[in-house]
Amino acid sequence: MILDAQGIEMSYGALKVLHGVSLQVSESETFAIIGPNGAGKSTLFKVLTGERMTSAGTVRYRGEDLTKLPAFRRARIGFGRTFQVARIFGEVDLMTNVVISIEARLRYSGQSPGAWWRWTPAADVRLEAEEILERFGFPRSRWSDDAQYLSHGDRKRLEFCIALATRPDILMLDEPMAGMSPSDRKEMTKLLMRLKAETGITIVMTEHDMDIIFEMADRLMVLSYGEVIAIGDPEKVRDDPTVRKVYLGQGYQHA
Ligand SMILES: Nc1ncnc2c1ncn2[C@@H]1O[C@H](COP(=O)(O)OP(=O)(O)OP(=O)(O)O)[C@@H](O)[C@H]1O
Repeated sequence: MILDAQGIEMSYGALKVLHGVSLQVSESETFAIIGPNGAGKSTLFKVLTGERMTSAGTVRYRGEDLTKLPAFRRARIGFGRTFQVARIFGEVDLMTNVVISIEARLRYSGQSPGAWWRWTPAADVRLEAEEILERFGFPRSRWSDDAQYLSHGDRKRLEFCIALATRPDILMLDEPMAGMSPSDRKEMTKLLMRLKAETGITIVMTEHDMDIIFEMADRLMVLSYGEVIAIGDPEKVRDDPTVRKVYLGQGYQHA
């Protein structure tokens, strides 16, 4: 078990949005959290990643209690996070964005990323950054492009590169393909599935596009009004009468 959340409760003022939500994610699993708009998916995500603190319940990562640990401390122990809105350094080029992330990882793990006054990354750091950029479809000719001029889809891809440079054991993806064109979505789905096959990384994701969910997820959890109404493999969840009722009228395409 890599991630184990039990009895998560969360309120915004008087509005209670999570009512005792529990979930368990196994190593190398792709686990999707779905549900209608306002069901509490993003809020649950924030609790899992440490952006918000739960008012009750526990979050454990490989047995370690993270419940009160803020997001940046979780990132150091193997949590990778990409955000709905890409957080990249717009003023510098693609290569530098990835290099910064690798150097931060090395610094946290007590390794020296090289002398800061030299302004050029160590050869192995640069090589690693090149591999990541190539893996996510940025050819050499684009490495020195300014990040601020990227298209939305490319920003998202760079965001993945930055997250992967931290060498996470678990990737937390909150609507990773939101706002992407259908062809970018297809390409990103392929990239993520390849990444998973090659590295065995665990993925926890929310996503509105059911085609992507059914292609990628090993298991799904359905939230409705902050409660878990179904959990299991995609076929079982798709055929669940309660889930069908919740999605009635919305269709499975856009949950
Ligand atoms: N910062 C906030 N302050 C007050 N209420 C909030 C806040 N964020 C979310 N909510 C409310 O909490 C509930 C759950 O919201 P949340 O964003 O977690 O749902 P969601 O399932 O991710 O929705 P969507 O699919 O639209 O992204 C909603 O009723 C929402 O209006």
